Amino acid sequence: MTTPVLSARGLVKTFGRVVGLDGVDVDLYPGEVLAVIGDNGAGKSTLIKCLTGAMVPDAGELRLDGEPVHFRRPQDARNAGIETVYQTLAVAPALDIASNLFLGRERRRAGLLGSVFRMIDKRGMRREAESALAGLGIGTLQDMSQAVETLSGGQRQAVAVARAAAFGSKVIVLDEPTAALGVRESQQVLRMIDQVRSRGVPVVLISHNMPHVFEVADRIHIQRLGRCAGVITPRSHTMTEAVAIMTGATTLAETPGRTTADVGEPA
Ligand SMILES: Nc1ncnc2c1ncn2[C@@H]1O[C@H](COP(=O)(O)OP(=O)(O)OP(=O)(O)O)[C@@H](O)[C@H]1O
Repeated sequence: MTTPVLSARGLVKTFGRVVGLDGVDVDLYPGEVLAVIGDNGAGKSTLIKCLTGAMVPDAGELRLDGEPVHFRRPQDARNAGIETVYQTLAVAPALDIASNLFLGRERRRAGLLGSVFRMIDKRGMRREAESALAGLGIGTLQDMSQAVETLSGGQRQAVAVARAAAFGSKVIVLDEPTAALGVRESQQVLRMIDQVRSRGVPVVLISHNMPHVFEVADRIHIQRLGRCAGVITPRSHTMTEAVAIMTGATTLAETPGRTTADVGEPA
């Protein structure tokens, strides 16, 4: 049996009398894209916040590579190799592409210039930024010294995903990465997700966009009213069935799908 890269058991998070998460289990296996879908208020954001240190769950446990972990803040998760790209992109618009990729992790110049004068290795960062983007199949960004505020929405998203891919050594979490994008730009982001997966780094993808989810996900975790209503795959269930489970029109037990044997752990 493969050990999940990230696994959660019995996550609970309440906000006063509102239950955000009511005992949720998640397993993320190496090299898979796990989509998290659910209606508004189903607990998707709360779930990823608990997985990435942005919220501390009231109960439940998290394991990374089989070892228990306790994230108190996003930096704890980041240090452990979990990178998150939130819907509200954390890019610095006035800075250029290379600086955004290395934000908070700037490379210093070699020797005394770097260690004493704290001079930043701009040229080296631009070179690395170029190869990071090229490695993800992004060819539309030619000038790494271009300010991010001058980029299109899709290009900005590409920079944010590339940043996560460059530093997320274990897990990458993407919150609605295609929500604000057009068809072509969305396809580009989906291709990037594919590239990240092919490097063996698993991705958690939160999305409302069913066609995108069905195009790129290996498995789909359905959140409903703070609980996991089931885990399906694009092969086991249709989009219509997924939506029916998501909205409570049916249950996983009533709609077991074509094959359910492979949903526990990806083949
Ligand atoms: N900080 C908070 N304070 C109070 N209630 C909260 C807070 N965050 C989330 N909730 C509640 O927890 C539940 C789950 O919310 P969550 O944002 O996780 O859902 P979601 O599936 O991400 O929804 P959406 O698709 O609308 O973003 C909702 O009832 C929400 O109102």
